[in-house]
Amino acid sequence: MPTKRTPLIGMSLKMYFTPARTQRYLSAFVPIARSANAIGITTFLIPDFLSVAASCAALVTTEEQRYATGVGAQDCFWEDSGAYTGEISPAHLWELGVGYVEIGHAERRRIFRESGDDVAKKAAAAAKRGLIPVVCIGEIEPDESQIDFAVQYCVQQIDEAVRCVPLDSQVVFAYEPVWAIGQHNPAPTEYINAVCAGLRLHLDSLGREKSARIIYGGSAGPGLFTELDIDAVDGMFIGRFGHEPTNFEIMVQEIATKKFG
Ligand SMILES: O=C(CO)COP(=O)(O)O
Repeated sequence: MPTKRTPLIGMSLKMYFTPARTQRYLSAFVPIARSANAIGITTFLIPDFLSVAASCAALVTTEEQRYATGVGAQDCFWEDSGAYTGEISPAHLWELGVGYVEIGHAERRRIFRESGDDVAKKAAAAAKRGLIPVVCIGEIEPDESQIDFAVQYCVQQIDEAVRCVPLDSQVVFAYEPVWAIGQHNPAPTEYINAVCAGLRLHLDSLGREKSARIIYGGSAGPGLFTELDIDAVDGMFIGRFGHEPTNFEIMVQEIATKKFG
């Protein structure tokens, strides 16, 4: 386990890009990820499942790159093998070179009815395989005056999700207020900082001060990270505003201007 928390920036392509477009995106993304890694910033790219193998071939050529310039999956099942038609095995992802698995994104919880229990089983199965779970958490309703409510809501999601994940296993929590996903602007920076500070306190009190990182997602784009408090927020989780690779590069540079412990 690292002795300090490494800043990180991840990007999910959701179901936006065809495999051919992902391949083109990779040719711009790979050098950006390598340069970020050279200055101590971890990156991960989460393409659609059909592009996971090609993304690993481009980004993960050594064991160290599995996490440093990693590739993620958008979901996984909680069993490694068997008669589970249509599901994706954590063991198979590991074999391809995958380092991260996104679990419990708001869209999966809402559209595919994933429960907190499903999230917990998937997080435990991913961690057991050595994959870093990227557990998505976030309150549903917009009420920026209710910081305590948002913290409590997310704390419950955290406690449920990692109840079977060992304290020394790395976990990334993507704090994505559901009301801020798919919008023109992210949540207000003071609000993000206050909620993440509450979550940080909770994770530290659990004994996850080194192993758990918090990244913010939800219409995150250039200009946001410079306003965020790095004692609480370790990085960002990007959606649409990273579809232009130069935007992703700008966000890496913004993270690089901060002085992480
Ligand atoms: O859900 C997100 C990342 O997983 C955020 O997506 P957008 O940045 O496109 O709102």
